[in-house]
Amino acid sequence: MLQLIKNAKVINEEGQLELKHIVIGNGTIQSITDAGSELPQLDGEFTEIDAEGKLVTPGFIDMHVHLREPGFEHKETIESGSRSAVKGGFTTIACMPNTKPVTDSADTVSLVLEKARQANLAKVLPYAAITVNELGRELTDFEALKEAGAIGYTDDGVGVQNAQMMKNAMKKAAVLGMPVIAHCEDDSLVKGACVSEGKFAERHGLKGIPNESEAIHVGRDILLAEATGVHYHVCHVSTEQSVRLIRQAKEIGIKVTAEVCPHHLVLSDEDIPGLDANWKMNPPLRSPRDVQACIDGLRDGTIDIIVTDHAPHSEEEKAKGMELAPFGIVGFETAFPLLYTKFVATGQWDLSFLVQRMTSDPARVFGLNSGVLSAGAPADLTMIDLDQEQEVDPNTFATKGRNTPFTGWKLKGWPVKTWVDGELKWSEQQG
Ligand SMILES: NC(=O)N[C@@H](CC(=O)O)C(=O)O
Ligand SMILES: [Zn+2]
Ligand SMILES: [Zn+2]
Repeated sequence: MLQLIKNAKVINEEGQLELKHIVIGNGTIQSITDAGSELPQLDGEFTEIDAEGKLVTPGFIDMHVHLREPGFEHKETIESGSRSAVKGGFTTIACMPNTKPVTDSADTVSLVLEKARQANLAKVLPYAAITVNELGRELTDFEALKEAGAIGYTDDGVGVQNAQMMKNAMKKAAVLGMPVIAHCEDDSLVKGACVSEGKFAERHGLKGIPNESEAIHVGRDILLAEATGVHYHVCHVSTEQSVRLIRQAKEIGIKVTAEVCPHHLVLSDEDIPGLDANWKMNPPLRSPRDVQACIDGLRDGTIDIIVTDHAPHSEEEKAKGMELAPFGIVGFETAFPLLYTKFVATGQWDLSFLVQRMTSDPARVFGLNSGVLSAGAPADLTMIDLDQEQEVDPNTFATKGRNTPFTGWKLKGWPVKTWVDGELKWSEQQG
């Protein structure tokens, strides 16, 4: 059946807001017409939703998330994670392979896809591991993993320590036309630290994670990407040095792309209130100077896309404290309101800039057919109430995770409805 979404504010190609009527049906966008003119004439039965001037964007695309299934269902399941995603306005999410078992076999890729099909919420795109069990010793079967539906290779959670191993991975991926996605961290420079080197670590007498532990892998991998011609994508960029290296690599035409997380754009180590593990993630919150470099990198196109790195953990695990708790914070349900409130509502970014980094840019970088509002495109849509102001309350989250540093933050711009392939998957009214 057709659905008419009338009086929706959409961002046009010039980045201006225009009032439109959107018709969706058969999973795709059928038409987008001026709200100034007549309502479109629809044959047969249709449902009607009045957007009343609320913003409608392409559904958000998050290319870096942890859904924890199989193996860590106490933290999240594919069902609970996808529900959290659609509540946050995300319609496509790419999940990391650091599950139990690690997603390093065709069977596990198939299992993830089957669970996602059953959940029937967001579109779930699985990544497969670069090395067996993410141990860095032996490459996985890249061909079989691609065949099973994996969209790229990554050992997210750990860095690939051996340069020759990484080079072999890139060579294979390049032949298959697949990207290599890297968690950049040199273990010899980390040595069991839980926060960044810097003011917070000094004040609390903690060992710190140095910026070089990330950037040294970025630099190494850029050289390996140049040598192999692979599409190399850098995970969760957090340092000034990484931004500099990626900028230089892009200038000379190396096929490198990069992502940044909302928390690395909004928080520095100086904001950490105390030894609370809801502020612990990998990479850690860095200095204000690094935060500014990430913002500048996103602004000038060095960093291509925004991802959440949604990383749920149980309250028991996070209660172990800053040094012992696992790294990671949840992200789906706060990402857009956080960035909208911090950067768009304050006049620093255009709304279209933020929306593109969460929709058309990830689609372009990873070759997806979604991320745009035009007739014929998949009807993956997000409706957002830009005026609605609300405090972040983890007790209302759809994710099983409660691990966020943003509790109590007053934010504007909350998603209120999400459609995937034309089906309404979440609505504020339904809760
Ligand atoms: N980002 C995190 O702090 N944690 C991630 C792992 C990762 O993304 O490296 C996790 O799996 O919990
Ligand atoms: Zn990572
Ligand atoms: Zn991650």
